[in-house]
Amino acid sequence: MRRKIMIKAGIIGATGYAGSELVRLLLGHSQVEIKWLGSRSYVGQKYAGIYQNFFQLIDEKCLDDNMEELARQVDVIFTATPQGLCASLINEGILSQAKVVDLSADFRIKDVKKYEQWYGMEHKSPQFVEEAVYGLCEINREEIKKARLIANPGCYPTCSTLSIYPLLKEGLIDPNTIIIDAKSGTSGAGRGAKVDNLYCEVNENIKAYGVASHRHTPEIEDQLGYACGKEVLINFTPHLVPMNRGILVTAYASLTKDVTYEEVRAAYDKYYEKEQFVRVMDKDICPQTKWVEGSNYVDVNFKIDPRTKRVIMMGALDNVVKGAAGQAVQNMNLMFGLNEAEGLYQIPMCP
Ligand SMILES: NC(=O)C1=CN([C@@H]2O[C@H](COP(=O)(O)OP(=O)(O)OC[C@H]3O[C@@H](n4cnc5c(N)ncnc54)[C@H](OP(=O)(O)O)[C@@H]3O)[C@@H](O)[C@H]2O)C=CC1
Ligand SMILES: CC(=O)N[C@@H](CCC(=O)OP(=O)(O)O)C(=O)O
Repeated sequence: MRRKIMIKAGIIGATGYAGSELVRLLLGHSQVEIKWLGSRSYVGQKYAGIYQNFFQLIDEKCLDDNMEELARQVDVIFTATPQGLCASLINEGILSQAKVVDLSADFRIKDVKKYEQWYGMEHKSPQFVEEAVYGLCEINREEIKKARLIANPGCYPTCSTLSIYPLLKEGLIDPNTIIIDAKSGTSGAGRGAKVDNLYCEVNENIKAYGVASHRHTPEIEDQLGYACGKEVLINFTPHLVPMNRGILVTAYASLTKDVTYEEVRAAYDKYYEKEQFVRVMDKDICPQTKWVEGSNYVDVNFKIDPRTKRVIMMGALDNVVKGAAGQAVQNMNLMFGLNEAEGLYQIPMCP
């Protein structure tokens, strides 16, 4: 029996790492038909010629980034493109015809000046910033259901926020003592050729980057600030590690009082017990990137250190799934009133 197609989808930036992961997930989605594979460099070329994993699965050729034409043809547009591109293309006409899920950071930060400072560019569509909903499904589910424009969260911010949120929300940690140490696989840097990401630079190596200056700092601070109702300043240090996929967050904060394991666990359970994609691990199990690879799960856990009166919060996700394309599909499902997990049933790959 032919499957029922409900939603026509288009992807601008389908040839990047986040875009190709969207293609993989949407191909397996029972309610979606991909109508537009957008590119800048491969227009007119067969999509499966770029990614041979789609050989015999996709016959279509790449199209351009004409978002206005795309909006006339589809119900939902995903922009998996560099910072600034979505903001430069979007307009009211597009938003009145199609829903937009932007995987870049263009609409994640509500303070436009702050965005311009951290991203070093002028915001081309500040009029849509207020309307855009930050697509962290576990926290903003009801707003997402009504949205036209989704700011799909960053990969580090998704992992960091979900790891820390319950303790901050419950007032168990001091917001201004938070330190986040994070590590990412190289696909996080995208497919574009860069010397820093060459095999010999990355393999058998680990390095910090963006120290005290990474653009995800204000995004994480904003989200943690909303959780505790006041301004939050953090230290955030990302590291590049020699693996393809995965983000691991280890975050530290001072406890506001003496707490037991059970009390902290109850805080995590309060927010995540019913969540399909957040797994609070059993006591003493530290999340690993391998255990979430290829899936939309984010695994979290914690450990209390009574000596220092701090708690260590840990999280792991796949940067191109829950950190990008998977979360984008989860957002689309919510926006179209579908089962939130549709197309996202992938079991993590291990080893
Ligand atoms: N990689 C990741 O883990 C994550 C990425 N993201 C976000 O997703 C977005 C894409 O990232 P990623 O996939 O890694 O990047 P890539 O560099 O791998 O891909 C970029 C994509 O954008 C297209 N593109 C570039 N410039 C233009 C342009 N001027 N007009 C139209 N298309 C253009 C490229 O087309 P072509 O190939 O034809 O040049 C390519 O399809 C970014 O905003 C990133 O921040 C978010 C979370 C995680
Ligand atoms: C390893 C690496 O370079 N990672 C990227 C973050 C991933 C990404 O694409 O950013 P968004 O999540 O904001 O979309 C970086 O540090 O800029």
